[in-house]
Amino acid sequence: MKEAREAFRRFWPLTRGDRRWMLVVVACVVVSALAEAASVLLFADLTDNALQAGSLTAFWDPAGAWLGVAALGALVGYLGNSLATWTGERFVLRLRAGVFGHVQDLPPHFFQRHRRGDLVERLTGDVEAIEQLVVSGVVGTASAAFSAVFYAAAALWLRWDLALVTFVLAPLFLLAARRFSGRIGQASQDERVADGAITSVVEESLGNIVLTQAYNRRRDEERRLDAEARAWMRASVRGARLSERYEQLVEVVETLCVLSVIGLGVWEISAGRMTLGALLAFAAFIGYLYPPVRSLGRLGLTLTAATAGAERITELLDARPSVRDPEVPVPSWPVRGRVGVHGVSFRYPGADRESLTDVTFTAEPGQLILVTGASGAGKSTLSTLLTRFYDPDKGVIRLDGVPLTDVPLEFLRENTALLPQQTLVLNGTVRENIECGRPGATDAEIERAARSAAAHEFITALPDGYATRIAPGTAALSGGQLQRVAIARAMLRAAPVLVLDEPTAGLDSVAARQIVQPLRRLMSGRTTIMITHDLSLAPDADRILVVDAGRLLDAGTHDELMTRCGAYTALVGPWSAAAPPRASTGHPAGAREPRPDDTPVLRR
Ligand SMILES: Nc1ncnc2c1ncn2[C@@H]1O[C@H](COP(=O)(O)OP(=O)(O)OP(=O)(O)O)[C@@H](O)[C@H]1O
Repeated sequence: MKEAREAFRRFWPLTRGDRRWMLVVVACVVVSALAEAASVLLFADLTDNALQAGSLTAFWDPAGAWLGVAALGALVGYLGNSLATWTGERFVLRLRAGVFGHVQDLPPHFFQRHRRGDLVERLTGDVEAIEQLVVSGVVGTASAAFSAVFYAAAALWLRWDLALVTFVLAPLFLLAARRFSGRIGQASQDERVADGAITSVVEESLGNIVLTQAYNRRRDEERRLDAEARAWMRASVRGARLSERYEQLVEVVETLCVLSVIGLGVWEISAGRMTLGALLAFAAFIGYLYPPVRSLGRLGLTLTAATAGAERITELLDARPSVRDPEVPVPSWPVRGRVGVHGVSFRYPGADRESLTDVTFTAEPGQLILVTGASGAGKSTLSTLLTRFYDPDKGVIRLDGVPLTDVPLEFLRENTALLPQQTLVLNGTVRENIECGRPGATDAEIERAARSAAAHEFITALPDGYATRIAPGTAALSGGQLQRVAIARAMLRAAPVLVLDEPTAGLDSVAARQIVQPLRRLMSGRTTIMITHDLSLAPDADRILVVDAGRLLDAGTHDELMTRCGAYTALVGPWSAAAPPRASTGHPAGAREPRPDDTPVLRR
């Protein structure tokens, strides 16, 4: 139970603000118990004075009082139960929001190491399990403890000798609970893990449906789901069997207690030491005593199950974001877009070697810097450092001379637009997808950005125009169209620094060519760091960085590199013959127009 205590200590502070409501719930339980006790005594009165004596006059007063007490009990019970649910759900709401907020700050490698379905399970089932530990657990235990003591006291007050005899059997409940709690807890944890695994398999399979169908993987996917579903079934059946065994055992113990009361009662009545009404009242108090004693017995089971959930949430909360907002942030300034990378080395958490080693370069405002190199050289890693998904282990990156670690994250990301390889789509309308570049933008601004990104035409041709709904994995728009929506989004953001990671990757040459002009307009006047294998743009770049195995092998203009860098000429390959002499300033004069047989051609 040490784990339960720790979990409780960790999550209890979240009940701040709701504790008085929890007290009100317990108060409602107290009033309900008093009402129940009054009903029992009125019932005894009715039995002895009205029923046994056959007197109608002795009926009305206790009957009226009983009705009044029952109405009060019902009202208080309703209030207490509604309030308990409301308080519990508020806790779940707050905890889920807190955990979700934390998870959103976690670094990319965290999401690569955890399956999405498992995270979904933690944010749903496990969050609710903690509520069972903290809110329902506390309220339930306080209420059950009070009820147990209260009804025990009532039974003692009626007949202390009979009560003591029945209490002797009480430890049997606790013994039964102790015997089962560990195994039920383990089954419930296995069930949760299997639940997460099922969600993961379903999500991965449906997300990869093209691979599944194209490569006839249907049976493999079904086998995967079957394996996880069977694990879930085993855990669920084991849990249900154990709970059922526990419940049935408790039923038998209860029957034993009831029979002892009746046996003793018959003895007492036959000896004239007890009325029938008193016996029934006594039996009722003992009957009311069982549910709270049972729920106290089950407390161990609830705690074990809830602790399993709490451990999985704690693991999420203990994962640390890789970057933090500076403690003393620099005030915002009008960013010009000078990017300086100085002696930067970086190793991914848990990786055994550096992905970037001692990289240094500078991009002046408005320049186009191309980053090229073989696959796995570290190019995309550079983009994650420039947009501060990670901080370098050594060296520093500066924006207008200010280290990124001193710049508030929100301000940095407002001023550094990322266009990643994979087009990111929000579940919403086309308009909302563009607007997220600058929330609150007007329709006119959105349309201007879409026109500039050569997206307006095809958007207005959609059935609902800008109100057409799209979602991740949408089929409503082609890859090239989605990329133009992403460009419109970046246009609207109007950030002075652009980081483009293979903007034409995955597009065919026609689609790639359709985004050439929009990209040129987007890059114009902005510092652009473009990661690309497509070296058709090389002659126009202000500088090209050649990265190899995490190191900056060489940096220079296309012409300089062609004369001195063997690795670069190898990368240029077929382009070397076709590439024209470099345009003098890195701008389009003399630049070759794309030809139909070209691979993607990007030029400013
Ligand atoms: N999350 C990660 N954890 C550990 N290592 C990683 C991670 N991401 C990338 N790496 C490693 O870092 C190195 C550089 O990867 P990176 O993605 O930056 O290469 P790249 O040059 O962009 O490749 P490509 O052109 O194929 O996209 C590779 O060896 C890769 O295996």
